[in-house]
Amino acid sequence: MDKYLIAHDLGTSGDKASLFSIEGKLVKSYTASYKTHYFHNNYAEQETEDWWEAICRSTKEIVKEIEPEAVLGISFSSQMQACVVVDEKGNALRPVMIWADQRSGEQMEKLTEKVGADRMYEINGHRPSASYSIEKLMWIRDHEAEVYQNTYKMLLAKDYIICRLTGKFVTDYSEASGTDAFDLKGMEWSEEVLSAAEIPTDKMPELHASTDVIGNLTAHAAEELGLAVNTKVVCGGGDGPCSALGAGSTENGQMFLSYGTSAWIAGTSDEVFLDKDRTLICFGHVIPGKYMPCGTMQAAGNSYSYIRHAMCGEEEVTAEKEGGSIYDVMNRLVEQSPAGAKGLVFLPYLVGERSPRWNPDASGSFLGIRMEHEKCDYIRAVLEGVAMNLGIILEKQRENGEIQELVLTGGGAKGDTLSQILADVLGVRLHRLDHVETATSVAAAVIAGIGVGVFKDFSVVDQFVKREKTFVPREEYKPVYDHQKKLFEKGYECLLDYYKMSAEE
Ligand SMILES: Nc1ncnc2c1ncn2[C@@H]1O[C@H](COP(=O)(O)OP(=O)(O)O)[C@@H](O)[C@H]1O
Ligand SMILES: O=C(CO)[C@@H](O)[C@H](O)COP(=O)(O)O
Repeated sequence: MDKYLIAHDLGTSGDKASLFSIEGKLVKSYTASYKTHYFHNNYAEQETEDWWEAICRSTKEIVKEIEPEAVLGISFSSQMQACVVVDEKGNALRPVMIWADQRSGEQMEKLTEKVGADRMYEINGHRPSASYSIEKLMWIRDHEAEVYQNTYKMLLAKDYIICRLTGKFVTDYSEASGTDAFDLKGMEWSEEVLSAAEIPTDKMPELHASTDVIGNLTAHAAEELGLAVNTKVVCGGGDGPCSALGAGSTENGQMFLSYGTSAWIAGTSDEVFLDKDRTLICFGHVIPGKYMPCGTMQAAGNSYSYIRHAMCGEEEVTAEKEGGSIYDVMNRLVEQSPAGAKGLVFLPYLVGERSPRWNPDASGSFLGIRMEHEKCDYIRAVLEGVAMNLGIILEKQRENGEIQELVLTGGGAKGDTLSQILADVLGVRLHRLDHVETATSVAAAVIAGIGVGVFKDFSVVDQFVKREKTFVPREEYKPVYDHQKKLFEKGYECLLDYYKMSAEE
């Protein structure tokens, strides 16, 4: 009987389940989407029941044609920085505050005051921010006393699913490094941060390596997923560090760009990386003993989805008629607008911003609107605005070493139009991987395989990952993008007071 591994990419837009053969071949994948509820200006929540339904549906779909016993293990790549509060039975006590939720600004300030901004960064490899889990848990304590009182553990996204699959309350080091309460050098929960936050350490889950087997599926979970009870559940990691492994970034300095709902430019390092002005961040890698220096923006693919929903009703109809993706129809429209979108500039701060701006109050805008601008210009401006913002992250990363090329991955990189715009604006060669949308799943499959003992080590990832196409920056567009970048920067500076004012009650 052939043997398989299951990888779940529990992302922001949905859960992608992938079935891999133990030889490294992607056999089948299926995405079950779910909603994010954005409200009250800076709240962003998802429902644990939606995640669970997506996990069950997508798993059943990919194992339809195989024997359940042929699946050796199941693991995860998970959206990070969530705050899932559960009782002793693992029941979720409220909707999940996801990474994009920025409501806990006040808690961030309190924590900064007590621990100190420099010290927070030195401990965590992250500055205090409303996007991290511990600030979110503090918010729940301060605003929902009853929920907090009943909270047995705070879990991250995939860890909630693991709890439902095995009954265990765990997380891995890479996810823990996205909580703002993790001592990155000591690889343990930070007593210093937790005591300043006034959160007892026993509310945090047990720490594990990404490749640790957490347990077998419970009988109930096995039935809901259509799998066998002896299927092993392997811990897995955060989607940031998983994307590093999936992009083949396993050694010092191998840099990549992951473009999903959010986006990041990151690499691998043998040591904890601390940035002199604290704008870049550092996660624990899924490979033990390694780290992932990273600069991350909040709304990349998210900006594209926003404009899709706000403006592209007609294109939805066309896509339906053609039986293709709405994004392909939008990409065609982008080609009708010239580089620079006739001077239209988009600031992609729809859910505030992380590195390097670290401004939760920033919001999105189109600047320089003229009578001549059409829908195609708006859509192009969105892609260019995201690319220019990634350009700022790239410049920050360049302070630590020359970067001429990046591996490109993530669901947003599927289209050639977007990939070429990225290459032109960033001015670097981009090597796009095949199956960009499954790179983090590849990592989860590798982790599952190591966990259940069919793979020796992480080098097996080379069997799974192939470069599909290279995008070379086109020199002729440099002048127009250099000018747009100046407008982009000036636009942000001019709006700083506006952001502050708009955040005041
Ligand atoms: N063909 C395409 N061209 C451009 N962007 C795309 C395309 N397909 C999907 N996207 C973008 O990719 C994002 C989803 O990225 P993905 O990595 O699959 O999901 P997640 O962020 O949930 O992990 C969506 O927000 C969408 O805007
Ligand atoms: O922003 C981060 C990590 O810093 C991501 O982990 C988010 O969790 C969302 O991931 P995608 O859904 O965009 O892949």
